[in-house]
Amino acid sequence: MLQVQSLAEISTLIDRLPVADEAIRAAALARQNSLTKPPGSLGRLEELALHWAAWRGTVQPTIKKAQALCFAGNHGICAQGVNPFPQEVTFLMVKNFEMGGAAINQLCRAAGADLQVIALDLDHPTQDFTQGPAMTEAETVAALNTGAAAVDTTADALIIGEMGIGNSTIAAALAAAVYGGTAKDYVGPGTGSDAAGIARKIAAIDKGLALHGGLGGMETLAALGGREIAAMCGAVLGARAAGIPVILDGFISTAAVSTLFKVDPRLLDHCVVGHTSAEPGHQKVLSTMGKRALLQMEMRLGEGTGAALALGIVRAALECHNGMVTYAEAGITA
Ligand SMILES: O=C(O)c1ccc[n+]([C@@H]2O[C@H](COP(=O)([O-])O)[C@@H](O)[C@H]2O)c1
Ligand SMILES: Cc1cc2nc[nH]c2cc1C
Repeated sequence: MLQVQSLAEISTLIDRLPVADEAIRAAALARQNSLTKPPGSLGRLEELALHWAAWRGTVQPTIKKAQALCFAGNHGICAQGVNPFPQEVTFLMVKNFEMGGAAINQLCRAAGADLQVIALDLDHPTQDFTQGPAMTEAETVAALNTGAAAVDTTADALIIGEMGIGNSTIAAALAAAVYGGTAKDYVGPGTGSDAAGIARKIAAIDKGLALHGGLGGMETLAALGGREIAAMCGAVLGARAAGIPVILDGFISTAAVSTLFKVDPRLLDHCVVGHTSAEPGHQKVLSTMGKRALLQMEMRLGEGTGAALALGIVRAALECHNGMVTYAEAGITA
């Protein structure tokens, strides 16, 4: 199980983590090209089959077990009036997840994923990043390790998502800090902020960037925060250590792992993006990262919902990859 002692250690991880098996990818491509279809005609389904093959280290991978992790955290930045819903909603939604009543519960059942919900110290929100760093290094490392430890190393796919009132402000701040630009480039309505709310978000983010600009990826993560944000980074690293491909969800999860991208873009090579969120900053972040989401369903919920929906596409890709017959088997001369 991957665990780290310090934030500095993250920048040395890339040399110790597994990489995709390119020989297996080539063999999986050869299989795709032998199946009863014009080569390439299954488009991105073929790409997905190759991605799972290369990361699972087997030419014909299957998803026997898919894990979904939904991390929850509370944020000091809510003191700046950036959130239309009150912070207790984070706690109440965690109870809802546990009772099976939320969207993510239904979408995980539909997609065949086992959901675990991990609440991180909800009674102690992080510090308001306009006043100082959101988290200490020790708090950040603890949240990263909680995320990494939550990964089921026997799973064949991992979905990550989150719940945290106020975290659309955190995500926009992280995106601006990592990719450059101003708050306006990444801010959006989140759960439904009106124009005045969005103006408060922009003011808070600009203040945070002035206070915590120019930091490395992991220092940015600590300064702008979010325990659930750090836990998602830890889960992505934990999955990588176990050779498990990850499906990221929407704006919040992509912005979270952008701090890893800043440390080294290769840390996200095993990740695909489930959907493009309706939150406007998401497309901008994805273009900058050079990643293209699988779905565009105008969703902006979080929780892992877009990733759970995309798991169905990955399963479909592997059904074709494994279940189709070859030209030779069908007696067709191409
Ligand atoms: O991930 C997304 O694409 C996304 C876009 C908008 C909102 N959310 C969710 O909404 C919450 C944050 O919104 P807010 O307005 O409280 O900052 C948090 O619980 C997220 O899961 C998530
Ligand atoms: C009800 C509700 C559900 C959510 N799920 C993820 N973020 C959310 C925010 C709210 C407000």
